[in-house]
Amino acid sequence: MGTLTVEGADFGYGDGDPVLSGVTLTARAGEVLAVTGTSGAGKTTLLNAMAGLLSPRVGTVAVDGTALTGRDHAVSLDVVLIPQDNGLAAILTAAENVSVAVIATGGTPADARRRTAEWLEALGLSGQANQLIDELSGGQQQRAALARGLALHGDIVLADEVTSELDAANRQRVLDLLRAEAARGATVVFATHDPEAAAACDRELHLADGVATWPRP
Ligand SMILES: Nc1ncnc2c1ncn2[C@@H]1O[C@H](COP(=O)(O)OP(=O)(O)OP(=O)(O)O)[C@@H](O)[C@H]1O
Repeated sequence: MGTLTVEGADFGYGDGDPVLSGVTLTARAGEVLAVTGTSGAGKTTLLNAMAGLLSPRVGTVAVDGTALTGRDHAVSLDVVLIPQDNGLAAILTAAENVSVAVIATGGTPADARRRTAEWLEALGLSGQANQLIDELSGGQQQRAALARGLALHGDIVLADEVTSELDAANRQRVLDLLRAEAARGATVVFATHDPEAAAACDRELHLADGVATWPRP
């Protein structure tokens, strides 16, 4: 369950040069895979492709052997993306953002209430539940986006730079939560330019000069 494979894939935009070429990887249930690289290396591009938002020019991106055909298909396969720009609805509260996402993916209102309280607490945001997203700090917004994504209990959890605005204690809290997601059986892919955060992951895929390599022995 939740095996994510990328095989011989090139990714790019429009007619431009490829951002990444010849990417091949397998991410499995129970592991946290770090995707590293400097700004512009292609981390978001790769995670968006894993989320079904971007099709490879050649090659495949597949979940349990089924090639992704788009974002709706990926959602139906329980692929959750926690995007770099947080993607929260600014006119809703933190709690509403989480609840709406739970209900949109088939949860009951009672599920939504329970999971919203559980995940806002896990991210240290119980006190901000009823604040509008616009009233939260950047780091609080980042944690609200994590609460929303993790509340969905994805088979595959794609976390794009989700610790970039956090202090050390909250970064560790998030790393622990990503580890717990893997422990419950999810496949976790975490894009980061933070070497310490990457070191806490099981494996690391490094993106540079348009290619992906495995820097650790
Ligand atoms: N929608 C787009 N259209 C055209 N080019 C794009 C688009 N999105 C990203 N790119 C280009 O693709 C390359 C990789 O960008 P990407 O956002 O994947 O990098 P990143 O490693 O996530 O960077 P960062 O750490 O700054 O978020 C960059 O050269 C960027 O300009």
